[in-house]
Amino acid sequence: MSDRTLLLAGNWKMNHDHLEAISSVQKLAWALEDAKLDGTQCDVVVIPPFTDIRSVQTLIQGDKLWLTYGAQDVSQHEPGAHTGEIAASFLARLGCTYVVVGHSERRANNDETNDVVAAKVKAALAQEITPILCIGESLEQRQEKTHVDFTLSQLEESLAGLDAAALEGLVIAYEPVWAIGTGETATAEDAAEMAAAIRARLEEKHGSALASSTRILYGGSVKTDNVAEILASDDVDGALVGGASLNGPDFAALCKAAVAK
Ligand SMILES: O=C[C@H](O)COP(=O)(O)O
Repeated sequence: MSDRTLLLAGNWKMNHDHLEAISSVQKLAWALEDAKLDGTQCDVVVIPPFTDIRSVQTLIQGDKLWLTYGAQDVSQHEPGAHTGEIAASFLARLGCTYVVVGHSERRANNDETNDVVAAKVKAALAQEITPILCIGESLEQRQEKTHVDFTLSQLEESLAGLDAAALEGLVIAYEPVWAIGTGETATAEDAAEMAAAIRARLEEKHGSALASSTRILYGGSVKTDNVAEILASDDVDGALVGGASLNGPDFAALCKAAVAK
């Protein structure tokens, strides 16, 4: 068993306005308490839309909840003339611990290249926000059996120009694009194979200390009834959960199942 802390991160995507966010986090906190989870067994993170973050911050700080929270994206730029973008420094002021970078829905919809993703990783790290770097192959690449090479090249290019010291604390989410929101899940062996390959490449490029401390998550149709199986490998340190994180009590049940694995 590794000494990396299990991480369950709920990416709400474009769901829940700020009022719904408050209710969802409150219910999540109560359900985690009922499940006797208190932050010593795992880290639980909610990742709401930007417009919810201030409300989530106020609730978590006001009620002294042990949950942490983050954002779904960040600008690569410093504050300035970039309409619609959100600077890493703004997220830091809102107390964000994490930021998702390079999610496949953004890579696909916004022409987000590995260069842009690398710049976003740098921008987050400069504000001491932990990036959750998303990488993963398409169905075509998996069928052609190029999935490992493709995902590792995404990894390297998305971390270009960053050394091991800068990357300390990094989280990587392996999300095969074909498994996101489809109900299709990679097998536990698929998740384990890729997590091991990612860890080996981190060791090769950045040394064993970074490789052994980096948390590697699996994402793609993770639910309460499959999370334990997916987390079976010691190389898989948690899950990035979309749909199954929207309902607080359901997400708490998933966290409980993950801890019990
Ligand atoms: O960020 C989360 C992932 O894209 C997984 O989403 P999903 O659990 O709805 O498949």
